[in-house]
Amino acid sequence: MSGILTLGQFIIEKQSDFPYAKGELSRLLRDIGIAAKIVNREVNKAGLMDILGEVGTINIQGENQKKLDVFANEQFISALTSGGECCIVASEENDEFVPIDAEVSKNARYIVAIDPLDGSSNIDVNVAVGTIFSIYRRKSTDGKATLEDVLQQGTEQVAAGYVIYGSSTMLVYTTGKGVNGFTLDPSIGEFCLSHPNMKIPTDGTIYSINEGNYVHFPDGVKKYLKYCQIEDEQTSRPYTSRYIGSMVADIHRNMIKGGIFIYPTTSSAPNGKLRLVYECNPMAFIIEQAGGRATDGYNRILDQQVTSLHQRSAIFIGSKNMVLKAEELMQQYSALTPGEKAERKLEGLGIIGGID
Ligand SMILES: O=P(O)(O)OC[C@H]1O[C@](O)(COP(=O)(O)O)[C@@H](O)[C@@H]1O
Ligand SMILES: [Mg+2]
Ligand SMILES: [Mg+2]
Repeated sequence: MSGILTLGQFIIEKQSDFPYAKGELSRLLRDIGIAAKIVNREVNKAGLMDILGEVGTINIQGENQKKLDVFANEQFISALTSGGECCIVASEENDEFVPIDAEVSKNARYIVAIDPLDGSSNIDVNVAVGTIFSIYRRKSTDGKATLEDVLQQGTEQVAAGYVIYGSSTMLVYTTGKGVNGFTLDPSIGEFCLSHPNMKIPTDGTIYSINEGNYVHFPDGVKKYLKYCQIEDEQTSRPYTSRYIGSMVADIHRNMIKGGIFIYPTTSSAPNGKLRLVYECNPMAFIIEQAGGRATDGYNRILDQQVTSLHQRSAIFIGSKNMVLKAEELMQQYSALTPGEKAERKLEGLGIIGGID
């Protein structure tokens, strides 16, 4: 066992990086780790439990909620409630933000935005799924925390991470000082440091996108796919196409091997599909901390104004040079018209738009 560093030990050790730390963020990360273990237990034996399939309810995104979506949501909200360090949970599965009981959270300074179960379409078919979380410090100082505390720009995140429930279960997170990955050792029930100081390769040969939507893609994306598929030995093209359909799993693979994940706008989803607050912002923070890049094809994801809880965004994320190339072709073939730029500005100011 010597030499193994558990998540709990690592968090405490790293606390000294933050001179004013009182351990609240450490305890919050601990609580997320506990809920992840409980969800992992259910995911691992999903076929034996009555946890596959749908519950029959539809969430605010218009998606049929899966039993595991709801179960995971309950586990994270209850762990964050009993932990006492969180005053608001903003979840994909709840229309509004969830205020934590004032008695429990009276001294709590943190907001957690969460996608409790990412890759829901893969639950019933035993393909890797995940959890994505993002942590902010509340801005309001007195009384109850408010929606303003949730709608903070991605650059304000104090921590972000994901859990991948795959062939092994890993928790990967950043507090703005690099990215570290921990693998769950079921024999001791602990996440153990397995991937210290993760770095995404600057270049890669994997592109990850749902090509089934090709006809609906902006020209810039169509051109980038053509660029990836051209024969050119010098640049190791054609690249390889890989698409799992779970954002966490697709980005985790690219983080390790190098690659780009793209979920662009489509004619049916003019603002993209993935959600800014609990999918795009946390993954962008992690990938940037690992040396990669994350934009909406034009601008940095983390700089986007957040105007609503379930707001969507296009995302181009992964190896820096691959994302830069995709942006170059977006600028060339799908440049925003002055009208579109103005519209985005108004959306950013919350004057128009909202969830789609
Ligand atoms: O089936 P599509 O349109 O390719 O979408 C797949 C994407 O949707 C998601 O499943 C959306 O996330 P949720 O499962 O949390 O709703 C992503 O994980 C994934 O990248
Ligand atoms: Mg998701
Ligand atoms: Mg989800």
